[in-house]
Amino acid sequence: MSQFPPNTAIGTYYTEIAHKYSLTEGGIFYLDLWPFGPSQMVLVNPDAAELVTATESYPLHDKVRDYLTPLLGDEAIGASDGEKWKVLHLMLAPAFRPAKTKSMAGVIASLVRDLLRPALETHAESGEVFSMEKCAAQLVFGISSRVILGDGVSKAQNAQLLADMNHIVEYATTLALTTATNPLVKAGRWWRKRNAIRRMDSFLKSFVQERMAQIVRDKMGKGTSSTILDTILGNAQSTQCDPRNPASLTPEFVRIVSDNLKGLLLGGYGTTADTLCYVFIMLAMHPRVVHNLRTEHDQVFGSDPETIMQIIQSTPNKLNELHYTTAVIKETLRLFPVGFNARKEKPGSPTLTYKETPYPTKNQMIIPTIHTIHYDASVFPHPTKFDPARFVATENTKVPSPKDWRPFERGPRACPGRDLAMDELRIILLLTAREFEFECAGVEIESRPTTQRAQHTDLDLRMGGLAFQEMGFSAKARGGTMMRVKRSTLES
Ligand code: HEM
Repeated sequence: MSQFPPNTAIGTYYTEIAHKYSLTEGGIFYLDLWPFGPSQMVLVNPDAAELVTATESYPLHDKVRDYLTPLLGDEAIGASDGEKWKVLHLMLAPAFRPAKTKSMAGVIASLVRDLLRPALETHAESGEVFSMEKCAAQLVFGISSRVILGDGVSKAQNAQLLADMNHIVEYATTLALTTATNPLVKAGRWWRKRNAIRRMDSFLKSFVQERMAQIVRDKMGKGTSSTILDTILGNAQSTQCDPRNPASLTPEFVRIVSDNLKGLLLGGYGTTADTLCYVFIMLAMHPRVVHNLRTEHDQVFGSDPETIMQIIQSTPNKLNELHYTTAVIKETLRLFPVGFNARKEKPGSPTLTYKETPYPTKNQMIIPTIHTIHYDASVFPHPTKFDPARFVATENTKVPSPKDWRPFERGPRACPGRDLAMDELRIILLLTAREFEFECAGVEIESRPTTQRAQHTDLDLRMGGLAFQEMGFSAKARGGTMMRVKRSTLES
């Protein structure tokens, strides 16, 4: 533990254990944590991870459900399983179809222009150190709210939603921490979270009902709007309304939708904002990568910000031509995957057969370890090298297999918001990388001898504590991601 800064994210520990005891080759190992936690079956090979996620989808572990349900509600997809999960998946999946996601690109670009660029300009002018975590959170929450709920949320309501979301995240983080928290502090956070959830539930329920009334009043058809809520409600019109009063939704359905809106706001916020922080950190440390990014942006979209905005609005599919930009995001998510999931044994099947060997699954927390797979040299050669080119296909390079890169996990339960998150990040880079240059502040490079350092990485020699993600609702960059930004010297 002493190799790591406080509250290092759990995935890092599995990776360190796997490296220290040479466990990656075996593909699966067990950790007995009694009496502190459930016994764990750790899957450190992509083929082993596929068995419980893609080949079959094993049930969520009870601990995950018990952790998420009080935060998201009983009806949220992330905390559901079995038949209930299937119904929720059918309800949400149409809202995340690629065409729907791409139709939001113009709106996302406008929000980046209106929320992020002015903030970066102000910080560039002052030259002061600022928290990129806060900056990214404001932006990503603004995008999530707009994409999920639409433009009917006022500025004040958005500010309240963001404050409430932060109370929920703060409490969720306390539960996940590896160091003890003062019980009084914990109680205070619990109280704030409780009030935040009540406020959000009440707001979202009214919002859903009012929006449905408006859709019925304006006779909006299924495909008219691309917000996630409108897609859900458009599809629900025929099944969930009283035909004599088309604007009436059953209270049960309103609760299902509002729990899932909360889940989406929470699921899409920290994960994407934390990834954005790491993308900017990696750009700050790799000027050559910034140069390549700018070259690609110039080639595909040109260099004039107004023209770029127009192209995003008129031809959002052009974002798919940003191969290097996509590779930068993928490589960042490889080194710093923010998500985590845990499954349990499949009913009636007490073993998992991997490479013809049956492994017992009874009473195990089954963990496909994204972080450990991403740091395995046999899967990703020179794993601690930040090398976006490994994701760009050329005549001589083979890109990693989809089962090896798994920040959004795989199979039916893979993150439904993955395309949206990737588009958000592409657009943000397209609208900032040319004009701004980032610098990390306060990084203390690791100087202890090798024997006292972590074995699975040498990134700490370049990034200090930033090499080790911090435990939060998702695994995030440590210390608020303190940075400086300046205007690029390039002509735009
Ligand atoms: C970089 C950004 C993101 C990352 C790395 C990420 C990662 C993940 C991971 C690892 C899972 C768990 C999959 C599993 O249990 O097998 C997940 C689930 C989920 N994510 Fe994301 N996510 C991101 C952004 C988003 C966004 C933008 C949204 C929605 C707006 C979203 C909504 C969800 C939902 C609803 C689930 C639960 C799916 C289910 O249980 O079927 N995520 N995500």
